[in-house]
Amino acid sequence: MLDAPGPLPRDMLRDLLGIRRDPLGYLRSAVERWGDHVAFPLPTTPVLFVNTVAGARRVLVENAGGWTKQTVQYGALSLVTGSGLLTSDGSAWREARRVAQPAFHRSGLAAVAEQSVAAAERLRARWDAGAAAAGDGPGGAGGGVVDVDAAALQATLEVVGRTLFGGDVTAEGVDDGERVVAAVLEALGVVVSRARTPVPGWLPTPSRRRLRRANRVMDEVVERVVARRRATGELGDDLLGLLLAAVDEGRLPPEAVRGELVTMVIAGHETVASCLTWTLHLLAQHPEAQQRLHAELDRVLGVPGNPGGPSAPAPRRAPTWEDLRELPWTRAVVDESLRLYPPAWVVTRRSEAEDVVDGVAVPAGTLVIVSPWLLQRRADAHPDPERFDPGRFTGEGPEVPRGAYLPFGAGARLCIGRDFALTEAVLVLAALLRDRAVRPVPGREPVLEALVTLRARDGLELRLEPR
Ligand code: HEM
Repeated sequence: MLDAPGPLPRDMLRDLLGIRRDPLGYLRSAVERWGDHVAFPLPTTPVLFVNTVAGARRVLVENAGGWTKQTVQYGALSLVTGSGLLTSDGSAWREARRVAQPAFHRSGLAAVAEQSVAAAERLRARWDAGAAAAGDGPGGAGGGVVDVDAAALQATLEVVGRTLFGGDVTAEGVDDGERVVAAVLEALGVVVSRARTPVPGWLPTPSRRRLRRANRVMDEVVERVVARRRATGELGDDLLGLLLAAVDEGRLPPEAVRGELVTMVIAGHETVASCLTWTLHLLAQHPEAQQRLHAELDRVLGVPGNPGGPSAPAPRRAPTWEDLRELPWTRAVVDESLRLYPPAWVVTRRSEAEDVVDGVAVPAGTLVIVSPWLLQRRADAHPDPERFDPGRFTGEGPEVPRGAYLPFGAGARLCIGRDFALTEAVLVLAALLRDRAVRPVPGREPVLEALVTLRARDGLELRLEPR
């Protein structure tokens, strides 16, 4: 038994539908009702929800080795990934992390930047074509109402697909990046819907068949990508090359290649899309922050008739990797958006042995839930927590305490794609907003939905205005 207050089993049963419909709202109300440590009476597993910096730190940092990812959350994901960095533990995780890490070093980020800007430029072209077709503005100069959520998902899929598989398009012209990404989406859809309505694993349901089909596509594509890379005689030093070399050296099992590639597609697209969607929403809601962002973009990327400094040769050119450090406000907007809308809104772990989490004794096998969403909205850590204030990250606003800001997790399992994601988010925003503004569409307030990441139910419509 956990020595923490919480609902009775019959309360949980009564609330089950509500928990499924709005898990984040349920956690929020649980904290309001029972405080920062809440025990949930599940029949098979003790579950502790801990909403303190000290509790999160104990589990994710101080005693990280005593906690595993053997949880419902990661169990569901591993149906798609097999073994991969996100879901594995112990020595298998350590070795895979060591192998993959160099692919995420600074030297690889220039390629991420290039793909991010290219994806944003394709998106701009689609928007302009759509606006021209709808007769919105001369030549479709970026006007009209668009679903930025769908657009962000498409752009981030392209970035992760092309960064990981881009050089490996088949001779027949079939884009394997797109195929594997489509299969991952299909499989994820099945896993999310099954997590909501559990069906015995042996039942040959249509969703089970869809999952098997998607898994087969992933197997085939990865096999082909690997064969092609091997046929070149050079393994290369990108993620695929590093994984193959590690398999050859016996450091990783052969199936790790598929597991890690699929893991990166899953971990690396919807998270960044969620970040972009909510950042655009916040900018639309806060014209003064958007104005400052535009001023920064004008300074760095030039303005029509008045090109910027030496680093801005053409009026409002597309941003580049080199511009990143010149965009501190854009970056602060992203950082603050990740505080208010952390895409990974919940993180879970299971204890391998007894532990004490922020004063609560937990037996082995306890499931602990930490929510970056709730921690990052604690008033004692973030004054006026609901207020969107990018100044918190530029030194102009209240300081953000270490430990109370964890959109990328913390400790040894910190997101390996953190710099990848920040590079991508800042450059996509800069590319999209350099000559247009986003405004809210009256009556189309987004509805927050906490799925694998924080999504906008039915998308997020914003009005684009040329500027
Ligand atoms: C804004 C975007 C992103 C957010 C908010 C995010 C968030 C997170 C969080 C919170 C974790 C830790 C989970 C835990 O401790 O249980 C994590 C881990 C991970 N992320 Fe990200 N992520 C993002 C983008 C990316 C990208 C772009 C990639 C890859 C291309 C990626 C790959 C991974 C991987 C492989 C792990 C597992 C790392 C390990 O355990 O060694 N993520 N991410």
